[in-house]
Amino acid sequence: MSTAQIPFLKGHGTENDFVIIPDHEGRIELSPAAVARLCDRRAGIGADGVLHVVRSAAHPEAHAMAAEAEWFMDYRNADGSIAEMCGNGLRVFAHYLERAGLAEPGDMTIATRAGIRRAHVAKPGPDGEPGDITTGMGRALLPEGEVTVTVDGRTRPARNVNMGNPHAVTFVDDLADAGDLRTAPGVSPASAYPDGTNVEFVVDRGPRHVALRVHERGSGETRSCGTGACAVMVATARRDGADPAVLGHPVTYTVDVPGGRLVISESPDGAIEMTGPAVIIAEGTFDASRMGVSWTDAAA
Ligand SMILES: N[C@@H](CCC[C@H](N)C(=O)O)C(=O)O
Repeated sequence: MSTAQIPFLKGHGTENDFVIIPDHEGRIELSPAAVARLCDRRAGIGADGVLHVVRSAAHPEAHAMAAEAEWFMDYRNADGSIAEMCGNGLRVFAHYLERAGLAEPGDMTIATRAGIRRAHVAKPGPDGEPGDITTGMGRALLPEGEVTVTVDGRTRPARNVNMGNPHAVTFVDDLADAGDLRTAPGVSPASAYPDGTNVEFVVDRGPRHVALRVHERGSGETRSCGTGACAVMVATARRDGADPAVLGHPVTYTVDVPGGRLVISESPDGAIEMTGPAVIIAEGTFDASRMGVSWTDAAA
């Protein structure tokens, strides 16, 4: 890159917002401090995380997936930490690839740290608004063992659900029971989550319809968490005796998040699909040195 200006876009999925940094050949160095600065809502652009768009072949964590997925979603949390997966980010990433002409409209594959994920981008509506995006979210793992979540001195049982990244899902009577979520809820035992966890608080809204609040590992309370919504769907279906593997047919839940609505289905073979919106709201450039971002050579 010949100037100190780096192109970026800003987007969100159900108001879980991201700075998108196209860096096709992987020349940009995103240190944790630089990511935290970019995500800072006062001194930076402001976001829950960064979607670093790199050709799989050009990234050491993704080159083994290059034959199956041309693009790697190198996702970072707002505090600069690295996470395995981001469900809302995946939809925004797919929308970006299609909008930028980097993927054919319709179906595409994307490499993530949790493996290859599929996305289907629906055609725009008559109003020109982007169509909803359906993503294959893989299968949930349900590690054995009791876990609990504590907020405001009250401890509740929780379900440990892994969607490529870790989640603790707990049911409450009222979403206000989650407290102010300015700090991470207590989760026990710590050994169940050696790398920390996302925590979801869930209330019932109706038949196969729930709502959540979430405290994300590395980002704090956000307006939505896609992997969290999938974890909630699975935990709720098990609680409701609606395990698709037992019923022999897919089970679908609507999951309301503070920033919108997601629809999540699980098939009898355990495959989970999530459908929701993705929007890109702005694009521009940022000053690399002010954000602490460096690069090795001419960038994409
Ligand atoms: N908001 C994301 C999840 C992002 C990663 C998470 N904070 C973690 O550290 O695991 C989503 O939509 O899934």
